[in-house]
Amino acid sequence: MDMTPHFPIYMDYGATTPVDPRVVDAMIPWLREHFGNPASRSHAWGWEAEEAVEKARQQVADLIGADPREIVWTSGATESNNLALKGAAHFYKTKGKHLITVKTEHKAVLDTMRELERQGFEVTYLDVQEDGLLDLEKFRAALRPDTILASVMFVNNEIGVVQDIPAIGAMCRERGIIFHVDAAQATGKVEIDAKTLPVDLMSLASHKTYGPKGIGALYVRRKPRVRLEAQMHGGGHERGMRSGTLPTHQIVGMGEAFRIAREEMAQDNAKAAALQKRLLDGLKDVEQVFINGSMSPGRRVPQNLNMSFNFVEGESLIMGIKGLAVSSGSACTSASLEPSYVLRALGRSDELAHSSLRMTIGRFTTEEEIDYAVTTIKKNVAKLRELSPLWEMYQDGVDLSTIQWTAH
Ligand SMILES: Cc1ncc(COP(=O)(O)O)c(C=O)c1O
Ligand code: FES
Repeated sequence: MDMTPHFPIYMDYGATTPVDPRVVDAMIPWLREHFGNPASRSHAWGWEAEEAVEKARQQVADLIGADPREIVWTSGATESNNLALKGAAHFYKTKGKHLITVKTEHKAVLDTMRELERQGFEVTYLDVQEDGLLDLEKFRAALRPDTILASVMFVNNEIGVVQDIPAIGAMCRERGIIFHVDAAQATGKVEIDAKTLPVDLMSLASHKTYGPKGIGALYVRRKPRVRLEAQMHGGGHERGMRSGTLPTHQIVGMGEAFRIAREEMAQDNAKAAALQKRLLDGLKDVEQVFINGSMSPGRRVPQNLNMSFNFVEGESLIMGIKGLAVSSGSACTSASLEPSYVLRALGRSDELAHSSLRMTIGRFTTEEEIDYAVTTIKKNVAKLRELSPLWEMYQDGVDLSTIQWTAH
């Protein structure tokens, strides 16, 4: 691979990862010569494509300890979340109308839940603790006799915290409540074994784990069997659960990416942990910085560091550090002007939520890149603070929380 630093340095693995070159190589033949439709039963073009799809299904199943028959191909985690939540809610609606989720979920879950509310379901959105983790007792207290489905993400995309999925799943299992987990940010980072994990439905994405975009999967448990109402109707592909011609090259790519993830997870995580420490060590002595989300062992993936630099506007910081491709916790980059709802759910003030930076690293990040990031972030934080009247007041010892700002 070409190892010369590319600018801006990529530290946004949480948004998407680079496609591993081995994955690209595995995909190309399925775009070039082997273009058959895996559903074609009458000739070798179809048979070879079907064989490739089934090999990839096995590879995806292997990473999460599932049976290949429990894997349904989708276009990505957004579709998987939609299929899981709408599919299960609709199928089991005569058992009850109550659903549970968490305020820090990805929009693909939250927005789907809003839609289900419009359709007559009742949804509880649970708060998280200051460290981003669910309070298990609060979760237990929210379960009702008419609860049919709960959805909790494995790894949070903004702050990288790892929820206690085994404990949450056990509570659901005891009461016969279907448990869905959005694992888009978890594959290749945390051990997942569907055989022992009390999870019924699990959303998977390829492009957060060094595979191509536009392909994902939904794990659907067979024992005890979970039923879904299809959301996409047509030729009856994927045992009727998701119609549509399968994109062989994308599927082969996801399969290869998940094969590599399984083999290299320990190595990837060890490397990321060392780099995360290097990044944190470089930044933690900056005055008035706050880490967002738990840093407890096992409760955060090593690929994520999310920090707030008080008295610095996140968007201005991002504009300043042009050599670095990172993401902010503010939402100017998206359609709304609200600061991150995830950071707000941790109880962060608007100011701190606005001053946050999400740095996400991975397989191809180098020490040199981390060192560059530390230097450029420090320099720009200092520069922006020099221009900030609030920073000056803070340095003069003014207690900013007591100031009455005039409304306008
Ligand atoms: C936790 C989580 N869920 C779902 C998604 C949606 O994935 P996709 O955009 O591939 O459908 C993402 C991607 O940002 C994510 O991080
Ligand atoms: S200024 Fe853009 S979201 Fe805060």
